[in-house]
Amino acid sequence: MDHSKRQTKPRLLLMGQRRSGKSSITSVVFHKMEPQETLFLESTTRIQKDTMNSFMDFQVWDFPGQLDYFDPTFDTTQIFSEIGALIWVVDAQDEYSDSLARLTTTIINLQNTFPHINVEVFVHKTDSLNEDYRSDIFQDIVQRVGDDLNDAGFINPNVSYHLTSIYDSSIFEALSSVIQKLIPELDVLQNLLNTLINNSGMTKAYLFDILSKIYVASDTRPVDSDIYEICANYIDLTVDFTDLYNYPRHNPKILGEQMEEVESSMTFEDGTMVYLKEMNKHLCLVTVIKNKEAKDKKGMIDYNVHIFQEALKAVFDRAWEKNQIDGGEDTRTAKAVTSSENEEDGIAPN
Ligand SMILES: Nc1nc2c(ncn2[C@@H]2O[C@H](COP(=O)(O)OP(=O)(O)OP(=O)(O)O)[C@@H](O)[C@H]2O)c(=O)[nH]1
Repeated sequence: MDHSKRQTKPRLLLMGQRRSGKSSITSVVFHKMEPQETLFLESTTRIQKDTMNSFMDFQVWDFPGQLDYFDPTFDTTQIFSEIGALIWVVDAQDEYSDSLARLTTTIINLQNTFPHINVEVFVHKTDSLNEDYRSDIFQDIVQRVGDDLNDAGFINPNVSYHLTSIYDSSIFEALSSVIQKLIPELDVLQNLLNTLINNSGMTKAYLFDILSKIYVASDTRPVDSDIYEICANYIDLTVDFTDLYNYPRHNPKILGEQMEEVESSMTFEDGTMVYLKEMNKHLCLVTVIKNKEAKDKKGMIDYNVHIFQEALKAVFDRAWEKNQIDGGEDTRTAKAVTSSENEEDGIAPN
């Protein structure tokens, strides 16, 4: 096993009870499966590993629901040592006491050896629950896990909670917030986006990973799900259209090399403009401008976005150079999900 490569790829572990929706999440977000098709997914029997080679390389490991991670035959150090986040999926439509009991046991076991692990609880399958019931369940889960951890002596453990469903944008938004915690340059990106929107009259701006539609950063104004959905749909529309005309998306970007970027904008009847521009092979900026004058000021918007793009390039070039100096390698390619492995390396029984 190549440890040097592993160190450059933080790992997202998806855990939870059987049929809670783990494989559906990876299939919909990273493999572009339609949510309805997940009804036919078979139960996972072995750890399913995906490598995402994009603006940042990371791995997603989908664990079979029935697996006991703390069984002495598993090398837990190998599983948890390079982890970026542990995502615990709870089926909100099912009885979840056992799931919460396993979750708290897992957190307690991990606190002793890996106290800095981010634990992200996805209160999942919330699509068919009405709003009141959904928020009751959410509160109940937060309360019960919090109480159990407090009883075990853990005050303020590193646990965050998200309401999710594969049938709407909530799963993309939740994964975006999980991934953002792994991006060292996040503050810089947010500051750049804040400057951009303030100088261009934009309502909200997102920097998206093109193929997964996870956003790696946005300005710091509150997230608005409607605007997020417009932006995410606009990426789909643009990618479909450019793919139709054979836009070459397969060449890895080489440091310093210029490329042709896709740029597109659309203005609705009420004057709202959606504006998209690719920043590099992996990332694109999508912004919504709720201002009737936007279409008359497109030149200024283009110019400001160009300046933003230059600044972004400088940020990523610096990170890329640092990676080279630190001995890492640039494995970025244009494809979001390049491999789906089933091997059991690193977690095989001792
Ligand atoms: N309503 C609803 N159903 C979902 C959602 N996510 C997954 N499902 C359904 O839940 C069922 C189980 O999903 P899987 O992804 O196979 O669950 P898993 O956790 O990977 O299961 P194991 O492989 O057995 O551990 C499937 O029928 C999915 O269609 C969701 O957000 N909403």
